[in-house]
Amino acid sequence: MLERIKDSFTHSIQTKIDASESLPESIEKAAEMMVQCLLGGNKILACGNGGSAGDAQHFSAELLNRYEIERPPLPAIALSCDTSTITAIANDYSYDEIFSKQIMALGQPGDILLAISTSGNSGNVIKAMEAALSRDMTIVSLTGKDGGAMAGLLSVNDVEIRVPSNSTARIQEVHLLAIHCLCDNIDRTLFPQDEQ
Ligand SMILES: O=C(CO)[C@@H](O)[C@H](O)[C@H](O)[C@H](O)COP(=O)(O)O
Ligand SMILES: [Zn+2]
Repeated sequence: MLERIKDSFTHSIQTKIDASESLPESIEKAAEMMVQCLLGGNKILACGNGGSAGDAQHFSAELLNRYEIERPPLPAIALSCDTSTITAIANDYSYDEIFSKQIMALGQPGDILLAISTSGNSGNVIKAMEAALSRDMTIVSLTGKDGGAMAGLLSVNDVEIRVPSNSTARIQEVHLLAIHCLCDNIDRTLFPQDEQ
């Protein structure tokens, strides 16, 4: 078991090294999009399943509360939080619509959808992207593997952050780092500090 634990650390570190080569430009572009969105008075909606639902909530908590510096709250909503709404939609319609129906109600033109899926193939995240596009929102996707069906829904207005790995766990570990990089870039751009 000790060897398995050490292997997990080694694979996680190597995935982060690989991602440090391929992801910084897309993370920077996504952060710039988010800054423009927030400056325009818009908001960021985030969604995902399982561990990625946790990531969506982690992101919205950093914006709504704070990341590393003192600054005013910023508008973000994780769509995985309202169990009454989610169970009603899943029960009356389908699980695939739990995010898209919320987006049709809450999404405004100029808002951003942060769509998180390691496979890029979760039906409810795909429907969320379709709903966001129909509301004239833009999309930042956090994916992995081959990008899945989500990759095919993105246009030049959107940003794909695809982790170069086939392991769900390793991809999620890089997603959290990418989320922290997004928060850092947003904060440092909107609220420049004396010592950076
Ligand atoms: O956290 C984990 C695995 O590490 C799981 O909860 C995982 O997020 C779930 O199986 C998700 O349903 C996977 O969905 P996705 O990443 O393919 O969209
Ligand atoms: Zn997990």
